[in-house]
Amino acid sequence: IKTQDRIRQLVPGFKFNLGFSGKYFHRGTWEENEGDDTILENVDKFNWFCHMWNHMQPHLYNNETHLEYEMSLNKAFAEAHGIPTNSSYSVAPHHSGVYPVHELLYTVWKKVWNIRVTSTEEYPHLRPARLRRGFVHRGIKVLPRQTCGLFTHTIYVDRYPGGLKKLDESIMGGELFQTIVYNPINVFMSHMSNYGSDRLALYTFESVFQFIRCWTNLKLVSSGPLELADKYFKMYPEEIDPVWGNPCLDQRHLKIWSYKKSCQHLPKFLVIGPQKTGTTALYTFLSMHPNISANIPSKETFEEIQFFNGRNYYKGLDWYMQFFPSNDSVDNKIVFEKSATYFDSDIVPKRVQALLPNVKLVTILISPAKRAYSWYQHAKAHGDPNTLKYSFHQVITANESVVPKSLRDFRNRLLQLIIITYFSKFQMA
Ligand SMILES: Nc1ncnc2c1ncn2[C@@H]1O[C@H](COP(=O)(O)OS(=O)(=O)O)[C@@H](OP(=O)(O)O)[C@H]1O
Repeated sequence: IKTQDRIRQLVPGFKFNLGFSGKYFHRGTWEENEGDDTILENVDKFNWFCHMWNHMQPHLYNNETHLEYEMSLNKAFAEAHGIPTNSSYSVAPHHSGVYPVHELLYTVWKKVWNIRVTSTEEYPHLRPARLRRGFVHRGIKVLPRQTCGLFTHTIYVDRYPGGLKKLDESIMGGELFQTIVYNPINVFMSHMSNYGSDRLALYTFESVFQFIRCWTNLKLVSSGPLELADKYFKMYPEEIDPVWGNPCLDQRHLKIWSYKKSCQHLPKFLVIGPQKTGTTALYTFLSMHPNISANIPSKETFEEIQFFNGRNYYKGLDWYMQFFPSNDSVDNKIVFEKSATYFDSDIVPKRVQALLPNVKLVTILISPAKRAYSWYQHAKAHGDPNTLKYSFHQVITANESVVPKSLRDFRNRLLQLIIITYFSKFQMA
């Protein structure tokens, strides 16, 4: 509390955010138990956020009722001890469930705690730290978190890798100092042992703020999680849309991924269209091959999942993988997916490359004129207003400068095939 008061002289409004796992209340030595009581006597001096009730990693839960029950225990604990429950912020042990996303965690966080902000060091990867980003998933804002170098096991300064000298180097112009200087918004986390046992975190943060105050003209200010998240995504609106990476290609991500998920659940090749080139026929023929397995059909879009091009992408990786269930008849087969809409969308190549960098792409190229005519008939069958007003000939001969925008867009979709974006992301075989 004294350190917090001193840090406030350097960073106006500074408050520690304390997370709690209620199961461990009064489970330490007598001294630690007294510490628990002292903290609770000073509950008003801090911001609070829920951690997991028993510190279990969320990706280890596959049952919503179980996860909800344990989160409710932590909430009941908070209410019983006068801890505020309305911060709308939480983080998970070892980043588990936050990224790679475990939908169950997001569902139950929203339900029990109305979580709207979280943070992680894992998106898109732990390293390099300068490439860490934020994203928004199902209304929950995920902020990038920075690394302070004080881990759970670093209880005493002589156990800090390289000792006090190395820590001071990091503070005085080294990694920690630079992290704060180069990131306009910083979120750090350390563990109670680092605050309690030999006050490593208190020493580290007070020192780095003093150093910044002394050697730079930066103005440090502090905000609560909701305000911080609003500021962050106003500053970086291009980060709001997530780009899902492949957990199977990242050892750390694989460790915090549910055992129920498997790399088998992702396709080895994609039939990307374009529409009206016979992709349904190809899908059907390929599905008959004994060594090949197609995605299971979607209720809305039939044999096409249409994940990478539209709003389905925001449903996340768990949603996508349910179309590739693992079972004896499918395992060891070559899994594929076909969505003819993948071909002519700017965003698809970037998303496909992030999730499936080694995927093979299959496209069918037919006479553009034949395809255009077929696509016109397809649009007509679906009641597209342009086809009611204009004949095929009128559409393809529409004068660029005089026709309405809706017809121009329609004509472009008919004729334009954006193949070039794929070629810039993938090498042609
Ligand atoms: N083997 C083969 N060779 C050539 N053309 C074929 C073949 N199989 C299907 N088709 C024709 O492809 C058209 C349907 O294409 P898609 O299945 O890709 O349509 S969709 O985008 O999924 O709606 C559709 O064209 P239209 O008849 O002009 O609509 C099919 O007749």
